[in-house]
Amino acid sequence: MEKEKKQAKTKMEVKEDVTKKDGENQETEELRTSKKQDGETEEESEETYEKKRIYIDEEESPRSVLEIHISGSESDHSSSSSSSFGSSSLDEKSAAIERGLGNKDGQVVQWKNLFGQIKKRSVRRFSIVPLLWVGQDFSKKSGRRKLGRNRGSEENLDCGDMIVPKPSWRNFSFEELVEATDNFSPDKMIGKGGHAEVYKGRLSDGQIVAVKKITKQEKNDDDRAGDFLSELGIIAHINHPNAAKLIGFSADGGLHLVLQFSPHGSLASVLHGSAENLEWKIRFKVAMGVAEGLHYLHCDCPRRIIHRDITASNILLTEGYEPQISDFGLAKWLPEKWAHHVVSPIEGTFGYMAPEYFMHGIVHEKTDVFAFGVLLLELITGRRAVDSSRQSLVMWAKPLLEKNNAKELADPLLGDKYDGVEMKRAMFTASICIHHLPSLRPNMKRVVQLLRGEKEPLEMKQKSMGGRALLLDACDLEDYSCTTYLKDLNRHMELVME
Ligand SMILES: Nc1ncnc2c1ncn2[C@@H]1O[C@H](COP(=O)(O)OP(=O)(O)OP(=O)(O)O)[C@@H](O)[C@H]1O
Repeated sequence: MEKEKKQAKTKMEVKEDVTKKDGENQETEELRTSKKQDGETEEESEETYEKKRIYIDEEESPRSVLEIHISGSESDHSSSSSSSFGSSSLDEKSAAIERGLGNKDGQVVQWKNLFGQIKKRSVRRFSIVPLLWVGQDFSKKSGRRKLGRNRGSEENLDCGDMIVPKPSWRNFSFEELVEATDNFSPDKMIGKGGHAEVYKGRLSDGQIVAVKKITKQEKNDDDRAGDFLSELGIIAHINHPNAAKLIGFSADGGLHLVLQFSPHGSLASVLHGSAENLEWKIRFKVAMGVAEGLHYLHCDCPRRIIHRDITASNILLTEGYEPQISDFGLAKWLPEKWAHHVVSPIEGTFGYMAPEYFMHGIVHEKTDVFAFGVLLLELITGRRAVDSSRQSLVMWAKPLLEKNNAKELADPLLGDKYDGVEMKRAMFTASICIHHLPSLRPNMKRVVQLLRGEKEPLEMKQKSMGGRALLLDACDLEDYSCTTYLKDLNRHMELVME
């Protein structure tokens, strides 16, 4: 049985207490989107920007920061506030989810029904699965309607004028889940996070599943229901081999998600919690799979998503060690456009959070890219994102990455049993993913290319030949120096650990 204690979550609430002590008000940040719209600082001139992105051959994302739009009208069309934004109401969350699922009236009505039932707590059992059309894009912008995204939609439902595919996920009764998990027996518990307990279960047809029981106590019913809907809406929307698969849900007798069971549990448990030495081939496969899954979330799924909590505990491993990104509890829909925004609270897992996020609450694809860089470092080194002496893996690894020192970086358990070329690719990719400036981090498309060895930049070739970085060390170029970054990181660490 796998039970793991997840790394401490850092939240704005923690910071709030301290900031009050310090007399500073960091509760909310009003931030202006930059000219470049991708987390780039305003001071950066075009010229400097071009100079610095020598090896980052990528298209910048057209959209950047997740926020609550405060100027009114636009948010009606494009915002995607969700559960963790403290100021959004349950209705706003529901509306955001509806937007994510599609814009057709019928779907919205059905979604509202589910939402209303959960909200009122009057539900006994949903007899009709309300998540029709999930996974289809009715985006006004693209004018396209992507059909057939529903997993396993073999039959159609006749809804008056429209024939819609029947989704494959089910609405379970509480009794079914009780039976599947031996009444949520402690023996069946396979994982526990900050918000949920996860049980291994066997359905009446013999299928083995993971039942995620939402346990978050600190929030009120509305918030909990909002969070549940948000996670359900997102996980139902996605369809990729490297993302967790939804089998069903239950809002009867508590909130539950029923997910495909991952026999090897989480990457964290395999990498850090067992005697098993994960061979390099699998580590690299996991890195590739997570990169592809994240690329899908950021770019390819019908409505784009930021995960916000990429950690080794949130990567599950299938029978064949195929990684699956899981835990969409903090995930957000990517909005279409923004002008101003407020981001709070800041939630995530310490050790994986990008500096612009933990310092200013700025969330965009590049915050996931930073976390992916930390995950790569974990795979390379076998170390935790934050070790028992509270040392950050990023800070430990940076000098070794700079020296291109694979021998010292590589997990001692690997010995010399790794592919040198793949190791160098992974090291180079990690080094740019953890760059303190988001604009200098690659996007996930580029990350996939780099790991595959496609379109290798000159700097990587130089590094592969044993040389140090010749082109640039952005730490020397930026006002926001490594020292400042270290100070910020230490300050953040103090706040969280106090
Ligand atoms: N489908 C699954 N198959 C096997 N194990 C799972 C599955 N889903 C979750 N787990 C285990 O349960 C743990 C907790 O799950 P999860 O991360 O979804 O909970 P959470 O409370 O939402 O976490 P967080 O604290 O990050 O919010 C995972 O780290 C993993 O070990």
